[in-house]
Amino acid sequence: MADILKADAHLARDVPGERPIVDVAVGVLLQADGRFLLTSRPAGKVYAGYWEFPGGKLEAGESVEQALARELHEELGLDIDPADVQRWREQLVDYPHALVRLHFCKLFDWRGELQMREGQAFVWDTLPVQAAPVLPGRCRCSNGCRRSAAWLQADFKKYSLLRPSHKDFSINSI
Ligand SMILES: Nc1nc2c([nH]c(=O)n2[C@@H]2O[C@H](COP(=O)(O)OP(=O)(O)OP(=O)(O)O)[C@@H](O)[C@H]2O)c(=O)[nH]1
Repeated sequence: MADILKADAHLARDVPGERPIVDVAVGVLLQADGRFLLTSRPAGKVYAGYWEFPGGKLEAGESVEQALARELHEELGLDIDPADVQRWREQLVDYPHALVRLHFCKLFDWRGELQMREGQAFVWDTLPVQAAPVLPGRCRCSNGCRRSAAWLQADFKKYSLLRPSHKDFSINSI
């Protein structure tokens, strides 16, 4: 059975058990010092004000890489080459509003200056994550609600293996 993270388990689901899976491209933009970009969800969206990795839903016919390139451009004014997108992890999350499949991707290269085109806030965060609250929020699963941060922690420990050009990166700084 697929590993599904259930967020806000105490809240009713719109259509229990019959919901389509919504694919979402999620970008983990990593700087050489290990800091990663978090943005706040704009007013008017579900979970407004929550911190998340930038990204958004795939449109019809789009690959994860194409969707991420589009979303980063639309939301943040950043340009990337889809070929630079490194697929990382996938996670199904059962929210009250939707069942989403998050395609977490790492990015080490981008162009442009950050522009908050949807009125979001941003932070280059470190581990342990300082921004709060983060998505998925108020999760009641036994794994806790900061799974992607745990993945980051695990990966940072072997960071030099993942990113040969950043061998001088110090995990003591995170
Ligand atoms: N971008 C992003 N979405 C996430 C993360 N974690 C997470 O559960 N999600 C969920 O993935 C979905 C993304 O939807 P969205 O509303 O941000 O996407 P979008 O910009 O394409 O939406 P819209 O065009 O309908 O406004 C939401 O249900 C959101 O709660 C994350 O780290 N980043």
